[in-house]
Amino acid sequence: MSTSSMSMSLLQFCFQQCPSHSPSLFSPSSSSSNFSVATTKPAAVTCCFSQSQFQSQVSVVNGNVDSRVSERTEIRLGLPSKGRMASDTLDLLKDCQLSVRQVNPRQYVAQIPQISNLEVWFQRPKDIVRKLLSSDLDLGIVGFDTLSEYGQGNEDLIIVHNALEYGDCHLSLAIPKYGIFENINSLRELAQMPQWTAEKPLRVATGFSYLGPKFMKDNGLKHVVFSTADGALEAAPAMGIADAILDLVSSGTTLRENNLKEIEGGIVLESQAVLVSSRKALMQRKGVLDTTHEILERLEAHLRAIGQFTVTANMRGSNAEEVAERILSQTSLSGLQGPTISPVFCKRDGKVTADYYAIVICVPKNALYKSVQQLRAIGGSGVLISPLTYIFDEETPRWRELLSKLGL
Ligand SMILES: Nc1ncnc2c1ncn2[C@@H]1O[C@H](COP(=O)(O)OP(=O)(O)OP(=O)(O)O)[C@@H](O)[C@H]1O
Ligand SMILES: O=P(O)(O)OC[C@H]1O[C@H](OP(=O)(O)OP(=O)(O)O)[C@H](O)[C@@H]1O
Ligand SMILES: [Mg+2]
Repeated sequence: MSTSSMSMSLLQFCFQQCPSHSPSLFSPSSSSSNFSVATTKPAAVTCCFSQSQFQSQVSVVNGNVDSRVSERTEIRLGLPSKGRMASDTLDLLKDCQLSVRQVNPRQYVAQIPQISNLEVWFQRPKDIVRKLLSSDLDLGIVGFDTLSEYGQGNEDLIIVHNALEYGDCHLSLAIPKYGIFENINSLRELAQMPQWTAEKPLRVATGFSYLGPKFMKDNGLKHVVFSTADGALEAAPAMGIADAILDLVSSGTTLRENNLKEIEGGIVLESQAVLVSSRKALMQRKGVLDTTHEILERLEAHLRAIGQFTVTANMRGSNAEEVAERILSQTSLSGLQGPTISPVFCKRDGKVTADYYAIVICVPKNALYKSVQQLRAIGGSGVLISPLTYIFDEETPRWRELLSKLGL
């Protein structure tokens, strides 16, 4: 038997036999509620076999087995290796002038040439969270749902940017539209159904074996049992395996196609991509704070600029103040901090004069046409519009927030 197949069979034995890995391992810390999660995928497992069995100890941990902070000098950023988040993450970084240089898609390490001493490691999102916790990564981009599920509220995980504006979805409880659930439309009504007892609890299928039980406990639902599967959870009620499911929803198509509905009060969390860092890395590893600042500034500058346009126009006027007053009288023309107005000089009869003023304002996409109409109405001509690429503020509010979270 090869070494790998040997350890696999030991593990299987461990899951079946080791009493410390009974489903109660995944119950929330409430003794009064009746929760359990049946799963074959615990986060970290240590099995001890008696001397007579194997004379050895088998450990499985997610990430670094060594608790010492490694002495590497490179800074590591974890990015999703595949799946929904992967290409959007690379696109966002590219838009921030932080293109990732990856030699081929199966190579899991890459560089961002713009930032020296930064290594990019492609990992599955849940492993990014685990590796942040084990100090094998310093920064990462994942969905907020994954961060919440696998981070489990660990204070070492600090959200640096909470809204990267892609990967939008929500984690939600859903029940069948038919049968005993036909008239159930809220979590409260679901909780009050007489069907759920200690002997016959509400059966919920989910991949979120931390957030699921926590949500039920926080909402006072007793008598719930969770089961897990890797996907296609929406089939579980129709298959008779579960009464409800707790899963991610974005368009809602999968729920609809499987005759399921969301209920009022059933949303566990709203999610989108976030930039997260390890507090330990920010505080202890040289360069992480500076690199985080640079990445955050670029992200903020790009995300602030999305959907914004610069509008320039010429306007006749006797002086800048008078032009400013005309512009500020219009609701759609105030810009980010008010209009920039500069004299357009020309030479007439040997004298330099300014009959026209150039104005520059920032306008969001949805107000674009309205602002052009308003500009024209007050005498604007030669209106030019171009998309904005970056808006760098004096200092990003999120940077100040980060420093305060770190107590700096
Ligand atoms: N409709 C959706 N369904 C699932 N995830 C979504 C959806 N919309 C956005 N997301 C985001 O994408 C992430 C899932 O991406 P993906 O399925 O590639 O991840 P994964 O962790 O590799 O999944 P798995 O390991 O289960 O295959 C979610 O954590 C969530 O943040
Ligand atoms: O609201 P929607 O836009 O329909 O998206 C939601 C569905 O997408 C995800 O499944 P995924 O496609 O990853 O398949 P899986 O469940 O088989 O992993 C998620 O688990 C939902 O089932
Ligand atoms: Mg699914």
